[in-house]
Amino acid sequence: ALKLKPDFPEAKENFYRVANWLVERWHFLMLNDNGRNRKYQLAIQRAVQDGCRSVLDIGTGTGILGMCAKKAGASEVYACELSKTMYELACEVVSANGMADSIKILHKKSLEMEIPRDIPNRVSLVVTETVDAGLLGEGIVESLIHAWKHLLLPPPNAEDVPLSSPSQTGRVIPAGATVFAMAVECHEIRRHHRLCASAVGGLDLAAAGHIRSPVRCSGDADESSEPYTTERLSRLPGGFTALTEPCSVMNIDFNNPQELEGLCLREATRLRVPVIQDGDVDALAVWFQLHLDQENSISTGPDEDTCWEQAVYPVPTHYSVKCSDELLVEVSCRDAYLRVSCAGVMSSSQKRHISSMDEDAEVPSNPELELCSALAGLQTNHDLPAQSFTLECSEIALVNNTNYHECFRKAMAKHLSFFESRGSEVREESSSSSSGPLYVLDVSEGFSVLSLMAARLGPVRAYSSVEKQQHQALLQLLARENGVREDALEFWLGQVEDDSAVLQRPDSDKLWSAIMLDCVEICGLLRQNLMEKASLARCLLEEGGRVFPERIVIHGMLVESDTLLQESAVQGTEPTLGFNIAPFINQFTVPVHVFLDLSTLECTHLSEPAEMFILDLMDSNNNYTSRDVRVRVNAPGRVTAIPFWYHIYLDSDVCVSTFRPDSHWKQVAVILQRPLVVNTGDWVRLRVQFHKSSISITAIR
Ligand SMILES: CCc1ccncc1CNCCCCSC[C@H]1O[C@@H](n2ccc3c(N)ncnc32)[C@H](O)[C@@H]1O
Repeated sequence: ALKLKPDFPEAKENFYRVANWLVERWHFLMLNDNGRNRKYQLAIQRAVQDGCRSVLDIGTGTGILGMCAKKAGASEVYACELSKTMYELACEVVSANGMADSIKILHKKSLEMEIPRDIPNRVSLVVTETVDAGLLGEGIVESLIHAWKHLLLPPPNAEDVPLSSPSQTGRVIPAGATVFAMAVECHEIRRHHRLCASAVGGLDLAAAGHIRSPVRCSGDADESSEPYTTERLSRLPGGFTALTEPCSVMNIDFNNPQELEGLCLREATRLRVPVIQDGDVDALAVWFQLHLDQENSISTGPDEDTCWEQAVYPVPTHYSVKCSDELLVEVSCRDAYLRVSCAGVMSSSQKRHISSMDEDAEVPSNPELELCSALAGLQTNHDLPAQSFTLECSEIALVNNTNYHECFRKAMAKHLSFFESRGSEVREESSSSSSGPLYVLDVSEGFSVLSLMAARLGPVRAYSSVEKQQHQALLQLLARENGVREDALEFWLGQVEDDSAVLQRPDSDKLWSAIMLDCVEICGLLRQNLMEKASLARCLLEEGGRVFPERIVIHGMLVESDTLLQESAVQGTEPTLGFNIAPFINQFTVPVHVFLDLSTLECTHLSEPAEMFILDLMDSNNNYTSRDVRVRVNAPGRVTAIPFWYHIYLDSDVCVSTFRPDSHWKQVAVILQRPLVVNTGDWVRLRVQFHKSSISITAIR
């Protein structure tokens, strides 16, 4: 559609959502990481010079590693790629670089490849980078076990193969990986995985018992849980404190088929890691070194200036540690995912107790016995309370956002009390005896306690659109613990026939006194159809009723950020080893970068924040679709992006900003296709357009 009509807004907006989904953002980061590309190139060149003539690139992506092999002189190069989009892209790239007839690309998962159907003979080199921040998350172990069995020549030291030259034996790049783990204290991680607030908006949350995120290592695999999440530790707001040294927790040799087979069967290993700093353990951070060959390694560690994220294993319950304690870390590869967890803390006194034991034992104490007794004495009073609730990370960050709830409570209390007092006059005139309850509807997405807060603020019948049974149970538990009568809180979706029409009258003869809308997605974009929902909600309000929020003001500023450029497009052919890849992968560049943490983004501010746009949710006549804004430059540089965020006005003077340290929202940024060179004192004219809930900002030259 875009090719046919490039400025067709619906197609444009959908394309951007689809493009983000089709091509993962890390393709840009990876291709721009010249260091990574050069190290792979060196390793491949060395292997081919060693005699590897036939090469298979597993997970070729854009085809860059396959092209390295060809250029290094390999006689046969094959590549496979399971994503259709990337497969088609790789075909375009390889032919644009004149290698269409010398690299055979298959749209296949490597596990489905067979000889001789897909490749004529076994190859002497497999090159791959099918790894994620947790190393094994893209299935590299399974892929290599299959490759050693079906696609690769036998490894050099295989007993049944007489000593032979590299061209008769198989090898893998990367040759192996070393995994590191480090315990960290980090509030930003904690507030996304554990309840940190004891009360919000006047509600006592202690009753909620144990709230946890879907990220956990324990529990059976079939739960909808994932073992780890990923974070760029060097970019976390508020930073982190290392509580232990990084310690190597696992070594994997990708050139040893037997070891790979045994990896997932291997018992969990336990390590005692010395604590170097007092603090509270919030998570174990995990990264790795990818040993491409004997000389070259790529690290994904937090102190590297590389662009990689680390794997984060949140610790489900509270561990306080002191210097000289030892943290018991458990490492395993259950169901092909790397799992790292805290098994307990051994305090120095317990350690002394254990070490005192082996004084009188002549023979060295049995390490197993020692460890078992240590485990027995551990402070493992971490059994989870009976009732525990799983909320999304963003829902936990929302519940922990005390400012957001305090603002809502203030605005709602003002409205309901005003309403009630005014209501009673109106009702006196109409001499209807019972002032009757005020109907309040909360249509937030996901878990929300706003309806419960409303129910405590007056004679209110509160309706919540919370859908999940578990969330409803949590809300009811909180209602009971906070003295809200059962009949004051109802679940709205149960009332409406099709939950697509969640905005309906409460009753045939009733209208709402207040409706709470959910306007901003966690990623920082405005929710789709926001204005349509607002105008529908307004029709369902009784006289004097209100929609919350009433207004959204968009603020933005001019910045120069090379980091944002690196994450949004491949810059030229230089980083990609001279291969012409940029024009092909950059078709998937999207002009709006979401899930941004603006507070820690490396960037130079070239202007003050400026008001960009106003959305009036109480009166759609006030809304224009385009606005030109002039922004004064206060530092010289190149404007490469325009980050923006929202001031959400719950009423004329209570406002919640989506750009605050405790905000559960992230920010977004428009990336300028062509950077704008500016000098202090310049005025930059921006055209801000609002169409179907999507904001576009262009610089008018
Ligand atoms: C220092 C590396 C690093 C560290 C931390 N974070 C990120 C990175 C960067 N690497 C990310 C690559 C991750 C995606 S893998 C790359 C491409 O390969 C494809 N695939 C995956 C498995 C597979 C298979 N068995 N058969 C065929 N194709 C396969 C995927 O469809 C994808 O397009």
